[in-house]
Amino acid sequence: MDVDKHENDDELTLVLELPETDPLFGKKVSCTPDQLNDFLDVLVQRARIINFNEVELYFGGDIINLRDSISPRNELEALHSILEVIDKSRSGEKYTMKTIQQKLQEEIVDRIDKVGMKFSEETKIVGDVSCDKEKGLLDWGVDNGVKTKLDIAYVEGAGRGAIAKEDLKVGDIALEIPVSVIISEELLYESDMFSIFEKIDGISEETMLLLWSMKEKHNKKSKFKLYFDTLPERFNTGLSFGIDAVMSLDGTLLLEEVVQAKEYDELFPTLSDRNPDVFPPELYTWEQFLWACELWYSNCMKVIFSDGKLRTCLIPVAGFLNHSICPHIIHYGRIDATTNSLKFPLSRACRSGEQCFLSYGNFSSSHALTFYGFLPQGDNPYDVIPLDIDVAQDEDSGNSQISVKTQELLETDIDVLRDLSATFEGMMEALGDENPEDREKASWDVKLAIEFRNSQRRIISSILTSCNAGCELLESELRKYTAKLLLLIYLLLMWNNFNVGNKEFESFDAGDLQ
Ligand SMILES: C[S@@+](CC[C@H](N)C(=O)[O-])C[C@H]1O[C@@H](n2cnc3c(N)ncnc32)[C@H](O)[C@@H]1O
Repeated sequence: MDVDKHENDDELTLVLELPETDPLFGKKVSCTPDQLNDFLDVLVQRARIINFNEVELYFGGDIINLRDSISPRNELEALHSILEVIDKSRSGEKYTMKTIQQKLQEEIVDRIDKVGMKFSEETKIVGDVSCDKEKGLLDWGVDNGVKTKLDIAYVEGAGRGAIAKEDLKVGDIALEIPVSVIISEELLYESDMFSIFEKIDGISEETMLLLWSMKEKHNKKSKFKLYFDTLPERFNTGLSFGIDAVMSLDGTLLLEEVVQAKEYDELFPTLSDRNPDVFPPELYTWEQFLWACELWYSNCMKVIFSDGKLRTCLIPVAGFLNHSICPHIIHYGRIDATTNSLKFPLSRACRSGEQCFLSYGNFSSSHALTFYGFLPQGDNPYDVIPLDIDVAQDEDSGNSQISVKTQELLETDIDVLRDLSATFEGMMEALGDENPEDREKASWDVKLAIEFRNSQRRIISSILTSCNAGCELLESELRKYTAKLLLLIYLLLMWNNFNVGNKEFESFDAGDLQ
């Protein structure tokens, strides 16, 4: 697509690249700045749909006439996909299009900024905690080829975070990590464990890396010593929830997720028993195994390498980036073959001193709590409450559905909403009431569990409000419909009486009225 601006007027020209066979081939389509904005609105509408993920597609409602953004991630992705097309589009010599192309780009960047302003999270930097180890790692990284526009600081409620050292704009590379400092399966081949792993049937790359990291953490000569030194002693994810916290989850669906994730592998004690030199029993304890599980769950990133293989990695320095539902960095999962490095480009601007957030993925709050140990701030668009609904099969389904009457449809919808209400009321009851005193005295894990229960209460209460509003709406429709029907019956009776005089009224089927 090329864009052209006419001299001395406000008219813009969009030049679409068409096949020669197209009837519009070679013709120009003109529009004013307002029209260009409207055109952009239409593009964004379409781009939102293209960038839907499964959950958004499922719950997106009337996607064809989607007027508003459905989630910050989707909106950012939509705007970026258009920006990418404009950036890639041919800068025609034939048309003086640069200004207009620039106008479009500016408008999109402006819209991206607005998404950021609407959803961004405020970060409070905790000034009195030393970041010496983290700075040491950063210096080590820079010595080994890391390029960073981010600093590390402690931030309120999230441990360490990455802070922009300067104003960063869309497209800037906030961080670049050479492959040589990425922890991935390559390291396994150099390790004395590999010959043992090779003999284990079906052992996954992730399990090998997990077992490797349990020992490497204590290796004083490790190339990654500074990295391991910056890792927390405890990760505090749902996997290390104590019994009280697990009990506090009773009545939530998270309970199942945590309990399932706690069913650990039985592999490492056997390995230690058989090869104590390679897997020293004092390092291969349940506690250390849990630590390594939490490390990999909460810090790993999936990266596509230049050979096309997707590998699970730990990435020093990048591991300080926290998650947000309105992230600055969305696309970072592929090694740039020309530089042999992993780049973290900005999808939205980040001002100097602001925390730079990453997207870990489109997780529900229960997933974030179980595997990362935190609840995303704000309304999480990926919170899904799965329901098992037994749908009674209509024996007479098929053709008869076509003749289902409006009244019956309304009644069925009301029944469905009432059933849903009853299900969610049951869930609400199971969650019980919050006791603020419990929260004050609680340990970190019980506090998180209470916070999760509260978030579930908020979601379920909003669903119940919607169900009730829907029921009221349908009931009012039903009343209106019944009233209309009665009026029609009355008019027909009158009409019949009028026509047949004193002759008795012959019964008629009210269904004929539909
Ligand atoms: C990859 S690390 C990020 C760096 C981490 N803050 C640290 O100090 O090591 C992932 C962990 O950071 C924390 N985290 C990430 N995003 C967060 C957020 N939005 N709110 C609170 N904690 C967050 C969680 O503890 C999560 O397990």
